[in-house]
Amino acid sequence: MTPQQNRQHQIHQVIVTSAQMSAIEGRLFAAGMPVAALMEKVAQAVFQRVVALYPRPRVRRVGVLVGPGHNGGDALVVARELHFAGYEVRIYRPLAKSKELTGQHGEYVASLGVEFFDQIEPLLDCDLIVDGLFGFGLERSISGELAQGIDRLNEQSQPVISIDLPSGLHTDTGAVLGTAIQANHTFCLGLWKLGLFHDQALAYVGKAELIDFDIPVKDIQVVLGDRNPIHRITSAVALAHLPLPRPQLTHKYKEGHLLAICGSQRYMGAALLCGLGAKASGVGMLTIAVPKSLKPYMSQQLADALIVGCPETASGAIADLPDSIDLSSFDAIACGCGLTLDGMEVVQAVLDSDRPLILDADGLNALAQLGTIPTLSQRAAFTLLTPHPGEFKRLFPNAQDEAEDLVRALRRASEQSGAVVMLKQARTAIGYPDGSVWINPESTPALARGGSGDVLTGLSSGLMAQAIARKLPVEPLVQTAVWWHAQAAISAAGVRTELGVDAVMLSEYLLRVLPEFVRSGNDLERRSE
Ligand SMILES: NC(=O)C1=CN([C@@H]2O[C@H](COP(=O)(O)OP(=O)(O)OC[C@H]3O[C@@H](n4cnc5c(N)ncnc54)[C@H](O)[C@@H]3O)[C@@H](O)[C@H]2O)[C@@H](O)CC1
Ligand SMILES: Nc1ncnc2c1ncn2[C@@H]1O[C@H](COP(=O)(O)OP(=O)(O)O)[C@@H](O)[C@H]1O
Ligand SMILES: [K+]
Repeated sequence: MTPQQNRQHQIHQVIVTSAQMSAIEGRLFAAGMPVAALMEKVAQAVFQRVVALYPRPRVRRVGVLVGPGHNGGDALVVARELHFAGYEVRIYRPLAKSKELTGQHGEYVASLGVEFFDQIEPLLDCDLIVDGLFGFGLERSISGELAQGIDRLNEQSQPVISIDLPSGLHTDTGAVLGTAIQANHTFCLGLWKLGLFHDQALAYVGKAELIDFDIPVKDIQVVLGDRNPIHRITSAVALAHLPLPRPQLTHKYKEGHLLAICGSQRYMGAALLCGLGAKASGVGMLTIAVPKSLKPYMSQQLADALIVGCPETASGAIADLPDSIDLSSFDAIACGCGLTLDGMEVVQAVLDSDRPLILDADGLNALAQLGTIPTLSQRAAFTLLTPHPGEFKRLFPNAQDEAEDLVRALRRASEQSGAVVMLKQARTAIGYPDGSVWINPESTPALARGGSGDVLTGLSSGLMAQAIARKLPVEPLVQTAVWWHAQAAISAAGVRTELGVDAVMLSEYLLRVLPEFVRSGNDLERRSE
């Protein structure tokens, strides 16, 4: 890999807060980089992307929203360049005061004959809007006429490009402060800002891209250090572990033995979907424990898995595990998909075992009833919890105080429980007990469909069992599983549309996309030679 490629890999993984970004920029300025020169460099890069996406003459008239800070300064430089490139530019500058550099750019742009307005109306018939009202310096709620202007613009249909982040979003939490611009594109400057990856920001961000402006990696490292770094799961991160290497000299038990405890008469499909996800992982041996009345169904559907029928409650849930199951003989145990709370005793049994454990669905509900933190404090082995936000709140009731900042809540939950916590949402985030958080930046609403989580549990558990059998670190495979699951869904939705991807099909696409990963993984390796 060339040093440039290596840098790209590194910066695309980094996610920063507003305070961290200021500190990093502060280091560049302290080292002698003039503020005005940096603004010029950044804004030129933004201008190039604007022109590439919206060339003349398809787009003639561009409205530029200019705020009081350096986000507004960036916007004014873009406005100037668009003017010289032949676009008709109109500027909305709602606030009279501005920072000195922004004011200077404003004067010059006005001297070129570009029109400035303090009302939004003259911009409403523009073909394109560039939003430079606020960046990471937004510190309080937007209100009054400015808020009305933004709301008015959001009713319009022309495309909007936001510089750095959609104005009105909190840089760290993605919360809407009063109101916010609904962008079609967000050109995030220098480093990815944390707020863009919160689910609550998704409706505002549009398609996000990073505009690199050559921040030296050493400055990023000095500011971020090892304290609680937040990362994006990039393809390079996920493909570092995919596919798992399989030596010539091996056998099925060396490639991981997973026990999945799942299903009930009420939720038969959940057991199957977990099994299909596990199967796609390539795990060497798959044993699935289900209520005994489900055994014929499961055996027919999954010929390659060993199906164990368990004693059953009157309600059709697993009452307990049969003596034939020796928990200590498995590399990993997945428990919970479709179990119902009547299967609670089994959850207690697997929590008591010394095996690496993945808990989902009713496994999590059972854990919440037992008391998450005290129960997990008894466990020494690796534990992965895979809640959706509803289950997360049940597991960690105190997290509700931080409903707007789920990343912070996730980090705390993981640190306090000692478990790896995969918070499944539109942009799934994984918290690790060391305080680090990994966020999957790319997914599809095709996954918002019953059963897709069961497939993910199976996939994650299967990967985990293989890693444990092979004595590889398991933690990074949680990232790989989330990424692989989302990429399979994206690929399936590309062929079948977002409405056409059911969970069985999703499990098939897990395998269909794998050869592509092998090829790109090989490419990455070749480049590094
Ligand atoms: N220094 C530079 O040349 C660079 C500038 N960049 C740009 O600079 C931005 C950060 O600049 P700033 O720190 O100036 O911050 P912003 O431009 O985001 O906004 C801060 C300004 O808005 C005011 N303000 C905050 N909340 C307000 C509210 N609710 N209503 C009215 N006024 C409000 C503040 O008093 C301050 O004047 C980045 O987002 C980015 O666009 C960097 O990305 C690249 C380097
Ligand atoms: N809007 C969305 N965009 C992307 N992924 C989503 C979205 N909604 C749900 N998902 C994903 O779908 C899966 C749903 O899992 P879960 O809630 O456990 O459902 P189930 O129990 O029906 O399988 C998770 O992986 C989640 O991240
Ligand atoms: K902005």
